[in-house]
Amino acid sequence: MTRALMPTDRPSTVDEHVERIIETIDPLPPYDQPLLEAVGLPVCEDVSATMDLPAFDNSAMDGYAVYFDDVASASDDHPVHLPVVGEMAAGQTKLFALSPGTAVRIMTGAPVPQGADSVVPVEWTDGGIANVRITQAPTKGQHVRYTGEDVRRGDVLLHEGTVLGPRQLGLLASVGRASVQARPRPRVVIVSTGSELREPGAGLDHDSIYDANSYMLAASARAAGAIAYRVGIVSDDPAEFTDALSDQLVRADLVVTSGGVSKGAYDVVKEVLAELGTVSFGEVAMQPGKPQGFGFIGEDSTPIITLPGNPVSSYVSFEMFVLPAIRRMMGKVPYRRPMVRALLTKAITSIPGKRQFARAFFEIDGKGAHVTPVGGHGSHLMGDLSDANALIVLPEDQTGVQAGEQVQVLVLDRDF
Ligand SMILES: Nc1nc2c(c(=O)[nH]1)N[C@H]1C(S)=C(S)[C@@H](COP(=O)(O)OP(=O)(O)OC[C@H]3O[C@@H](n4cnc5c(N)ncnc54)[C@H](O)[C@@H]3O)O[C@H]1N2
Ligand code: MOO
Repeated sequence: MTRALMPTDRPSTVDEHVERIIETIDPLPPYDQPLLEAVGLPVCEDVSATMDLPAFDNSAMDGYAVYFDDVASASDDHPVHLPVVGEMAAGQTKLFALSPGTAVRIMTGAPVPQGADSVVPVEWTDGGIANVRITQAPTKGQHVRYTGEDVRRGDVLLHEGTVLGPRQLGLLASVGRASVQARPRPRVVIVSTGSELREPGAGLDHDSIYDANSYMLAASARAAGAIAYRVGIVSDDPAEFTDALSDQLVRADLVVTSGGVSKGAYDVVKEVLAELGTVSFGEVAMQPGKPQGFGFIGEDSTPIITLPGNPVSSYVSFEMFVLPAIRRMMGKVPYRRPMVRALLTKAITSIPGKRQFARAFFEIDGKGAHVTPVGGHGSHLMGDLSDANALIVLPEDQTGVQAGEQVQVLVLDRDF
């Protein structure tokens, strides 16, 4: 298999790096999944109905199944009286035919007996058990739900690629499907590297910090539809990182690391993986998120995306590169989050030559969509990141945008 590597002589563009990832990662093979496992996944087959819906003529009301001709003249002044010859409750009926001049008590959903062509709601009667007094006539066929009026056997219910949500799963269950072809959720293993990292809840030394990234990335992976395995913290010791990776590969469709990819003396991810020759490291012309790596490791050529350690860089890099990879594996298009346009409420500067992703707050009100930058540019500013719900995307050739101009925005946390 040929694998595209990152160029070493110049930074890649964001688009080049996303394309490299999408083009070299394969969708996971589909299999038959129980309905609830498939929520949010695209269906990998055209699904046709193997039965009619409704499957039999049934009542839409609690009342009496009748021959229309028997009750057509019923009114308050001239009520119609009919003997009640039986009862039909949903799920506990015997097949039978109704003779003219008689009625059957019927419950919502119960099969309409052969011969009956209309249902009189109980409210238009005296509710009688042995005999019924009817004071209002239905129209012919009223309150009967006919076989096949909803779905016909052979109808294509879902086209391949349709994302399975509550309504689609409800339809599949209605026609008796217990499972459906869909790609599995990718199992994404998340590893935070850094000897300075500690588990939230544990004590801190004077120079240690809490591991934010593995939680943020695992939550992002889960929100993207993946199964996230958070390995937690691995130190900057190459042997420990190597062992952790080989332990985890067995349950990984994709490995995501944070930290250890820049130019420091202890950049363990780069040090260990660059040697393999199947993972390449380089710069992407973006801010935040400059140092990136991507490649394949282990016997099964498992894809690995190595994200920078600065928390905001890690988060933005996930949005740009890991989210499309997960969606590609699930076969969910579009792979990349669509951009929307919004009016900028406050001037913003940008670094030329890099695509900048500025944390922002996006709102739609009576005047339309607008977006306000939140906080500074620093890749360590977690407070600001948490206040943001969007990223303003400033193109490589831009140095700034004035308030009142239109900008491109990625609205976060939205399904697409
Ligand atoms: N001489 C240079 N230094 C740096 C460059 C450069 O080009 N030349 N690039 C900077 C940029 S940009 C980034 S981004 C970072 C990326 O560094 P690493 O990926 O090697 O990450 P670390 O050095 O391990 O950590 C960076 C920073 O983030 C904190 N961190 C790491 N992991 C976590 C975590 N799980 N939770 C919370 N915070 C974390 C770490 O303590 C550091 O402060 O490199 C710049 N340096
Ligand atoms: O790329 Mo770093 O991600 O700018 O902080």
